[in-house]
Parts: sequence; structure tokens; C-alpha cells
Amino acid sequence: MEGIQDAAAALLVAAGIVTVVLWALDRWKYRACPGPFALPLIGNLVPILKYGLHEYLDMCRRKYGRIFKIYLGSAHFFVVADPEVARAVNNRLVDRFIGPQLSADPSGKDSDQLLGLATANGEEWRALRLSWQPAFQSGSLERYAALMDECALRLVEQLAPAAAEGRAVDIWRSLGTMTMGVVGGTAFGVSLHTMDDASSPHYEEGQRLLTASAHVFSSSSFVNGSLYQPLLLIFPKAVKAVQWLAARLPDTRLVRLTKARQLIRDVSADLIADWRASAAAPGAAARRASEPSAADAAKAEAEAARAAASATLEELQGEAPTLLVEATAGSASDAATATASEAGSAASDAAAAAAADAPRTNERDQAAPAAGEKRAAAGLGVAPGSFLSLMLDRKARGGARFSDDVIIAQANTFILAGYETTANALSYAVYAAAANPRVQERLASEVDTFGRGRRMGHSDLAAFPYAQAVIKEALRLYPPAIMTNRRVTKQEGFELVPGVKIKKGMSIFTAPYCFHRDEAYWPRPLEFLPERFLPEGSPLAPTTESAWLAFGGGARMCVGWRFAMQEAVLALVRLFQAYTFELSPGQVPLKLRQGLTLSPAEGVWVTPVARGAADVPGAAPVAPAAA
Ligand code: HEM
Repeated sequence: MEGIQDAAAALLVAAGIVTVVLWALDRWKYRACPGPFALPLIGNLVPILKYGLHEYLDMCRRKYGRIFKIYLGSAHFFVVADPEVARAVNNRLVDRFIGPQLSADPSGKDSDQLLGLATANGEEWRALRLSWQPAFQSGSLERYAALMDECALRLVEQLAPAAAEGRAVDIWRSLGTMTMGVVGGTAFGVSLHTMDDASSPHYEEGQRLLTASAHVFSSSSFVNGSLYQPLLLIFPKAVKAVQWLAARLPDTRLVRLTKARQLIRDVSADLIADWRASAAAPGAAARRASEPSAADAAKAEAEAARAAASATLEELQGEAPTLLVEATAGSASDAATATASEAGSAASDAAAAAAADAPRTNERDQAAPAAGEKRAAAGLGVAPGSFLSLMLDRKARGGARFSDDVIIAQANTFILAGYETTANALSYAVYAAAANPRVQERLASEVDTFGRGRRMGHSDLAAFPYAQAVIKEALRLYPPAIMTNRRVTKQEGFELVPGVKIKKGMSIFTAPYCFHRDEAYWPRPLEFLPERFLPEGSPLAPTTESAWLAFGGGARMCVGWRFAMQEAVLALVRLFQAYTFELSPGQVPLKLRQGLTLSPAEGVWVTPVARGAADVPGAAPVAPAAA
């Protein structure tokens, strides 16, 4: 026994010595790059926990300059807070650094989320990016607008009791129900019941999905996540052992996260089962007749693979947002993406064209989740024209043959990416407007130019330059993604700072949170001044276009940015047509928390104040939401 103890102690001492030596070598290797001192193993974890990652990065930027290193676990990460260098990094590097995913389920089934677009790399990522793009072109956005408007109007209606009672609500959570409602309609063409009221038989189901998604966001970072997460950073070479241990002895945070991911996965898997069942249902015979033969399918697959291989990075990126708000929405927007996506997805575009209507919002659970056939026979389940049906149609017709797990991962990615980021952006906009009466007044007067009873479409967005500017300014001060990250996969010819070359294996983070608040680029950086994004506000504009990077950049730029902007502007218009908002006391400055996104730590509490039709000359009452 004593012998075993001695051997274990010797092993620990040896591991300690090796760690310290590696740490010292790493520090020496990157000595030319400034950064805070960090002890081996715990690195800069303590100040990150104390200040929050976003604040700590900004403190480092002020102290060490715009390119610095931080040490986490057993490696250095390089942080770029210089917008021009950030642009170069995003343009030149494509792969993302993706840490391993822990699961409390030994089968690790919930971890197939790593197969999603946001986490894929290499050829898989190229093929996936091409298959996502059609869902975000003007035609699709136009189809989604009606549903987005419907969800925004429903939210307006749901806020009415609070307005009548003078009661404060957490608008962040309310907006989350709306953005998830939009995801259900656009990704699947179904209602996910997140906007149902408590009397609905499906209310609990919607709430479970919201809670699960909120858990994924709050528990995925190493700060708020499983206790095994820091262990992975410290012992990156022992991933398998840590994963094995975590699956057998999970902590409560990991159990909660695993259950949340499983629930989201089940929602997507059920919908795919429905789609299959409906394709096999008797009514689908006509549709099957139009499906291609095996030879056609093989040809289509080969074409899709060729398109993925030959698409340039610019084509994969698509159009990037401009700094100034757009005078016309959706104008030349698809020109850049069209070549790549049309080549790669002719079949899915044809399917989209066939489904000319906006995705229907089906009542997905009038039957139990397992009864896919029944729902399919009743015409329920994934609706034509939705993101998921485009992807499944493409597979059925012989386009890129993604496995079911890969398709489920795309659906999960859509749910997660489409939910919290946009809800955060909108909450920050409401918060900032409520805290700045001048902004609120101007917003209210702009939205009154559009009839309250009229339905809004994609092209109507151009009528709201100030609302667009408010969203952009909210994304500047509070970018939901405080950092983007890239993994260096081959030797690059440029230096990060004199003496530190970009080398294979390095992880580089660009930090918009830092340069969005840097006085070197933005006049009066900590003030909320939406006019910076309008031609009239040029004295407040940044010194460089690159200084605003809320949606990232290069080929990995947010694929859903136009979708997000459309949804956010549309919702802002509907909210301010009906209400102004009063902030509850004690919320300035807003407390922020870094999970998977930068989110309000305790919500955003506001009291809606009804504006009344009398405020708006000639306005019709807000249209009731369609059932
Ligand atoms: C205000 C809302 C949003 C913000 C601020 C935002 C921001 C971002 C950022 C910063 C990235 C990383 C870009 C990079 O690495 O250069 C990203 C990637 C991504 N976003 Fe968004 N996003 C938003 C909404 C959405 C929506 C609504 C969707 C889908 C419906 C979406 C889907 C994605 C996906 C799939 C990726 C990964 C793209 C790839 O790796 O090719 N996002 N987003």
C-alpha cells in the first residue's frame, strides 16, 4: 500500500514539474507578446471569474495594448483587440478552435451538436455552409417576414396586461419566447409553443424548451459550466480520461446541461421523424414520383460536392453588413452568395420555389411526439419552405448526403443560434432606449410612419433607418458574441506582434467587445448614440469600418446576420408602435454575464407604457396576432 502511495506521490510531483517547465517554455516562447502574469494551471482564471471575461479582456486591452496573450489552463490564447488585425485574422483563417464537449451521458449522444455549422471545420464546414445559405437569401427572408411580424405582434399583445397594471416584466425573457417562436416557424414551420399562454395544453412543453435552451447558454462556458471544464483546460492531453470521469461522476451542472441538450435534440429528431413519416404517407405518392432516380441522385451529389470544393471563401461568406444603415433592404444582397449557393443547392432552391408561401406554422403536438405517422397523415410536422425541409429535401434528392445526426445538429444549431443572440440584442436596445428618453422619442416617432394595422415585409425595413441604427448601436456596446475565435491550421506568413509569428496550432481570439468600446476608434465610446450609423452622425462615426464586428468576419461570419437584423428591427418597430418603456430602478449600468453569449445577468426589467392610438395620427389599432 505504502509503495502505491509513494508511486502516486512521485507521479504527481513529476506531473507538477512537467507542467511548470512547459508553462515556463511557453512564456519564454511568446515573451514578445504582452499579457498579464499567470501561474501555471490556474492561469488567469481568478480575475476572469472576478470581473467576467468581457471586462477582464477590456482591462487587459487598456493595460497591455490591443494584442495580448492570456494563459488558461495549460496554453496561451492570443487576443486581438485591434480591428484591422482582427479583420485580417478573420479573413485569412477559417477553422474555429472547438474544445471537446463533456456529457453526463456515457453514450455522448447529446454531443453531436458539435457536428453543427458553427463547430464544424474543413470540408464538412464548406458543405454545410453551402447548404445553410439558401435559408438566408432575400427570397427566404421575405417569406419569413410575415411570421416574424406575427410573433412580434403576439408579444405586443402579451405585454398588454403588464401595461394595464403598470407591472414590470423581464423583457429579455419575453423576447426569448418571441425569438424561439420565430425559430420554430422558420426552421421547422411549426409552433414550438413558447409564446402560448399558461392556459394552453402545450404551455409546459414550450417552457421546457426555453428552459433547456437557457441552460445551454448559461452553462456552456468554463466560468459557469461543469466543474470538469477547467480540468479540460488544464489537462488538454487527457481529454478522454476527463470525459470518461465526467460521464461516470457528473456534477449537477453537467447533468443539467446534458439533459437540456438531449431535450433540444429530441425536438429536432421528432420533427425529422415526422418529415420522414409524411414523405412515406399515401398523400406523398405524387411527390415521390417527382424524386430523382439513383443515377440523378448520384449526379446531384457529385455536383454538390464540386460546388463545395470550388466555392471561394468570399462566396461562402456572402454579403457582409455595412457600417452605415442600408438605405434599401435586401438590394444587392444575394449577388455575392448566389453563385455559390445556387450551384451547390439547385435542388433545395427548387424546393424553396415550390414552397412559394411563407412557412406554415403547424400545431406540432396535437399528438404525442412518438406518433409521427399520425401527425404526418394529418399534415403536421416540418412545413415546406422551412430551413429543415430545405435540408431534408436536398438529402432526399441526392444533394450532399448528411447523416441524420448531422441534420439534427443543424436544427439544434439553428434553435440555439437563433434564440438567445437576437433576444439579447433586442433587450439591450429596449434597455438603452428606456435609459435614453431622446432615443426612445425618436424611435417612437419613426415607427409611427408605418401603419400599425399594416403587415410588414422584408422590403419595409428600409423605412426604419433609426431603428436599424438603434440595433447596431446596441450590438456595439453589448455584442452578444464578445469574441470570435480561429484556430491556425497552417503556417501563416504574418506576425501577430513583432517577434510572434502566427503558427500552426495557435488559437487566436478577436475581441469586438474591446474595440467596440475603444476611444481610439469611437468618439464618446460609452454613450448610446445610434446616429453614428446614419449619414447625419458622421462626427460620431468610427475611424475605421472594421471597428464594428458584431457578426464576425470572413468566411465564418454569422450566416444568419440578415435574418437577425430583420427580426430585430421588425420587433423593435412593433414594440415601440405600441409602447414606450420605463426602466425599473437599480438597472443602470446593466449587469452582464458571460455564458455562451454576453447576456443580461438578471434580465432587463421594464414597465411597458401603452402609447394609445391617439398618439399616432390616423393609426389603426395593432392587428391581433393570427392564431
Ligand atoms: C443579433 C444576433 C446575432 C449575433 C450578434 C450573431 C453573431 C455571430 C457571430 C459573432 C458569429 C461568429 C462569426 C465569426 O466567427 O466570425 C456567428 C456565427 C454563426 N451564427 Fe450568428 N449571430 C446572431 C444571430 C444568428 C441567427 C439568428 C442565426 C441563425 C438563425 C445565426 C447562426 C449562426 C451560425 C450558424 C454561425 C456559424 C457560422 C459558421 O461557422 O459558418 N446567428 N454569429
